[in-house]
Formats: sequence, structure tokens, C-alpha cells
Amino acid sequence: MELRPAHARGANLAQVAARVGADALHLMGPGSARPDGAEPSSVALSGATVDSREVRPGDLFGAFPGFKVHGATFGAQVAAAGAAAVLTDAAGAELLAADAVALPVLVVADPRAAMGEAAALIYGDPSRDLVFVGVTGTNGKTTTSYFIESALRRLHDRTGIMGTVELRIGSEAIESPRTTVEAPVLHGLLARMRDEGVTAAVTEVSSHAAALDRIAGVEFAVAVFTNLQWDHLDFHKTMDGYLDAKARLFEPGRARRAVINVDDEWGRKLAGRVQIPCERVSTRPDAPHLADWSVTWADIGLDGVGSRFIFTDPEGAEHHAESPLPGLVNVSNSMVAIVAAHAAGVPLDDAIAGVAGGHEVPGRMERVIERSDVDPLAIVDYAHTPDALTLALEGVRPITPGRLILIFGSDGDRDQGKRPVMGEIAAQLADIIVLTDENPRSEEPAAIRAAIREGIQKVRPDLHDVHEVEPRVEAVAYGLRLGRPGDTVIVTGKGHEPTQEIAGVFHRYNDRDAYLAAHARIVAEREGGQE
Ligand SMILES: CC(=O)N[C@H]1[C@@H](OP(=O)(O)OP(=O)(O)OC[C@H]2O[C@@H](n3ccc(=O)[nH]c3=O)[C@H](O)[C@@H]2O)O[C@H](CO)[C@@H](O)[C@@H]1O[C@H](C)C(=O)N[C@@H](C)C(=O)N[C@H](CCC(=O)O)C(=O)O
Ligand SMILES: Nc1ncnc2c1ncn2[C@@H]1O[C@H](COP(=O)(O)OP(=O)(O)OP(=O)(O)O)[C@@H](O)[C@H]1O
Repeated sequence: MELRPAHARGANLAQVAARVGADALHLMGPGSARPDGAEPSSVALSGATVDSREVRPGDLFGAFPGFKVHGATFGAQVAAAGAAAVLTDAAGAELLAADAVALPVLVVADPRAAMGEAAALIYGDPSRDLVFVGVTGTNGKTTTSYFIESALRRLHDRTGIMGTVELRIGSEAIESPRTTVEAPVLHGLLARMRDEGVTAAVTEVSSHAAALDRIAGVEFAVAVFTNLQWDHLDFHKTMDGYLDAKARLFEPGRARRAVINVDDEWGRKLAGRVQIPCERVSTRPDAPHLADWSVTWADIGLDGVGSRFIFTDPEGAEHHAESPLPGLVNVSNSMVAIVAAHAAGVPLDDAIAGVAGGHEVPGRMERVIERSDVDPLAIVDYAHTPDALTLALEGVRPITPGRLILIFGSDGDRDQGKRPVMGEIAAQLADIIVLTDENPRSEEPAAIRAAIREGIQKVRPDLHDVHEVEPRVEAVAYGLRLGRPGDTVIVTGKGHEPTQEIAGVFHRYNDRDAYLAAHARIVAEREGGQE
């Protein structure tokens, strides 16, 4: 899938310079005396990128001072690939000059922020032409984004989504390289969407993206905050620093309206400081907070699927709504999505119906095999932290008349401390455990399983109903075969991921596909047995 439009509106260097700040225009280096004698300021720019490996002729290349290397180091490559100009900082300009890179150079103090503005201009400010919603928060970004998209579809024929799982324009999709793409990719994709009749889109906004200005130049119709939990402090240092990064999405000029979940103290802090019109949402009936929209009652386990809940609107009127996925967290995600879609222009009743009908969130409480009189319910979930595992297992328990069968493992080369903790949680909350591998990476898979087993044994010293099966594809098949019609089988940790990383090699692997392949074999055996 192309990540940029076939024909960009384009801009010249002088226009870009004006957009990123009048005093930013420092045309310098050998490029300022162009061989064709043309004024550098009239150089036409037809695309933008921050990666030398993705330069196309006519591009503006953003050369950033990186954590590892300065992008200007790649000046010669980008010139050879046809870049028309470079936008960088003073250090980058020096590097380009030292390498005698023959391109006009635009120098600014903050190239990451300037690059977003420049890309927005080159692609014709597409975010202003769409109803564009940005979702940030530690957890629930993906789920909430899909719920919002589902509600937006009630009003918009063609929608788009960008996030951890995929980049999708209408029905065309590719795997996503990360949660939030670089600013030029974001603007390029939005421009393609606009050109192809998409009128509303949603993106997840990671805190890294906000901190590194990947949303520069974007104007959101609605900015959404789900929650803030302990995470990513290697990057943001403190929780306040983490909140500051997220808060950038809610600045005047960046977003027109805010929808903020005020269940946690960080949401309340954020709501207290935003300067744009803000809807505060309280989603926990057991711990309500002062808000414009409040969930007042929730019944988990509607028909063995999701939940029913009641909320009040800012006028105090009551509304009945449904979450299509299990667990209280999805009542929360649904409530936030309803308010966000409504703030984005969807009539309230349509927003409620749209969210209730939003089934497909790849790898997030995804129902792969429905419960029937011969099959258990089989679910894939992305929970890969102790908190998320607890919530996932508590979420499916009320929709499980029989036994809860958990298939799981833990990542290699990542937090080791969580392994026994997750083992303990599994032993407390699941009836049957199938212990297996996740992404072992460079670690010995058996050692990771042993650390998890240690936690399990604290609760079940005799390891009853604990099975250890690898590879993962066999564990999924094993767990599914154990399941009887009233049981729920849940495989956690990898969600939508399309690969499994073992000893430096990425193997094609997906939990949903593993279920479906195993189920096909079970069905064939069943039918064979009947003949
Ligand atoms: C920590 C972090 O976010 N790093 C980002 C940062 O990288 P960096 O400063 O280390 O880049 P660098 O390698 O020093 O290179 C400097 C510059 O040279 C460019 N370059 C580099 C090599 C080359 O051959 N050619 C080239 O042009 C790079 O694009 C970059 O602009 O700037 C780069 C672009 O300018 C980003 O691609 C890169 O994201 C990396 C790939 C990444 O993995 N980020 C993760 C942490 C991330 O953003 N994750 C969040 C989700 C977090 C979560 O919720 O779990 C996400 O949104 O996906
Ligand atoms: N509102 C929530 N609060 C806490 N946990 C949640 C919430 N919503 C979902 N989860 C749990 O977190 C997992 C990840 O959910 P989701 O992918 O929607 O979040 P995310 O913020 O997009 O995270 P990631 O960027 O890692 O994908 C889910 O599998 C679920 O177990």
C-alpha cells in the first residue's frame, strides 16, 4: 500500500520556510548556488520523509538529531536519491556542509516540529479536510480507536484507521510499523484518504509520538485520553513528564475538542489544564468522579458477550448502551468512544449503536470461535502485563459457564520480574493453564517458562491442571482441544501480532490463525468420525 498520495499538492521552499517560522529560512551550503541558476526558494517539493531509505525525487528530507545518529549524516544518500531540499538544525547544516551536500538547506531550531508542519503544507493540510480523531493513553488506545471508527461509520461511508495493528484506508490495509507513524507518513496517508473519499479517520497517538512531534502539523477534530498508568518511564523519566507528553495532543491549535476519561488522577489533572472545550467522562460505576458524562450502572456479561451499561449525559438524561467486548475496561473504552464519536459529530444514538456493533478489534478480546453446542468460546487477547492479564481473565469469567482455559507465556529480552507474577495471576484466575512461549527473542524459552512456572507453583504446588506445551501453535491447538462447549479458551500476550520472534528470526505466526487451523482439524475429525 502506498503511504502517500499519487499527486501531492506540493509547495516551494519559500512557502515551507514561511510555514515553519519566518526566521527559519537560511538557504546555505553549495545548494544555494544551484547549477540551473534557479532561486533555491522556488525549489518545488512534492513529498516529505525523515528516512533516507524512503526518499523519492522531489522530497523534502527532515534530518533530525537522533538518539543514535544525526539524520544529516545521510545527506549524500538523500541527494543521490533525488531529494529536493533538507530541513534540519544548525548541527545538521554543519554536517551537510562538511560533506558538501549540494542541496538547499532549511535550518530551524526544532526540526521534528517543523517537519510535521512542512509535510502538512506539502500534502495540503489533509487533517483539516477530514474528521480526524486522535486517541492517547497507556491502555485501551487500540480498542477505543476501533470503537470510535465503528461509530464514525454510522455517518461516514469511508473511514480510515492508523495504529498498532494496521494502517487502513477504506478496506485497504497493511501491517503497521508502530503505534503512531512519523509525521510525513501521517500527513501522506491522510492526503491519500482525502483523495480517495475517506471523510473520517482515527489514529492512536503514543506518548513517544507526542514527545517526538510525530503529530506536528495535524489538526484533530477531537483528542481523546483513556488513562495513564506506570509505563515508558525509561523514556519520559517521571509520570508528570509522561503526562506532559500526552498533554501536547490537547493544546489549542492541535485539537478542537477534548474527551478525557477522569477515572484516574492523571485524567483529572489533564482535564484541569486543557484550554480547549473538554468533555469529562467518568466510566466506573463503583468509583464515580465529577464529570459531564458518567456511567452509573454496568452489567457485565450480556448474553455471554459484552456488557450493558447506563450513563448520564451533561443534561442528566439517562441512556442505555452496550459494550461489544467483555470486561469493565471495555465498558470504559465504549463509554469514552461514544462521547468521542459524538464530539466528532455523530448523533448520540448513532454513536451508541455504532459502538455496540463494533466487534472486530484484531487481537483485543477477539472472538475467533463462537461458543456453540460443540465448541468452546475461543478468544485472543493482547494482555501482556500482570494488570492486563488480571483484567482479561476477570473480564471473561462472567461469560464463562464452564472452565476458563488460559494459554500464555511471556516475552524474552523484556521485563523478567513480571514472569512469576503473571504465573501467580494465571493460577489464581484460570482453571486450566497451558504454559507456552511468546516471543523468546534471544532467551532460552524453557527458562522463561520455568520462571512463570515458579509463580504458578506458589498457588498450585502440585501443578494440577497445568500443561506445558511448545511450540505455541501446538499449545493453542492443545488448549482448544481441552475446551468443552461451556468453557472459554483464551490465548494472551501476542494479540494481532503477525510474527513470533525466536533467536533473532521473525517467523510468520498469529494466534487467530493458530486457532482456526486447529479448529479446522477438529471439525474434520468430527466429520470423519460421523461417517
Ligand atoms: C525512541 C524513539 O522513539 N526513537 C525514534 C527516533 O529514533 P532515533 O532518534 O534513535 O533515530 P536514529 O536512529 O538516531 O536516527 C536519526 C535520524 O536519522 C534517520 N535515519 C536513520 C538511519 C538511516 O539509515 N537513515 C535515516 O534517515 C532516522 O529516521 C532519524 O530521523 O526517531 C526516529 C525517526 O526520526 C524514529 O523512527 C524512532 O522510533 C523508533 C523506530 C521506535 O521504535 N520507537 C518506539 C519506541 C516508539 O515510538 N513506540 C511507540 C509506541 C510505544 C508504546 O506505547 O509501546 C510508537 O508510537 O510506536
Ligand atoms: N481501558 C483499559 N484499561 C486497562 N487495560 C485495558 C484497557 N483497554 C484494554 N486493556 C487491556 O490492555 C490490552 C491492550 O489493549 P489495547 O491494545 O486496546 O491498548 P493500547 O493502549 O492500544 O496498547 P498497545 O499500544 O500496547 O496496543 C488489552 O488486551 C486489554 O487486556
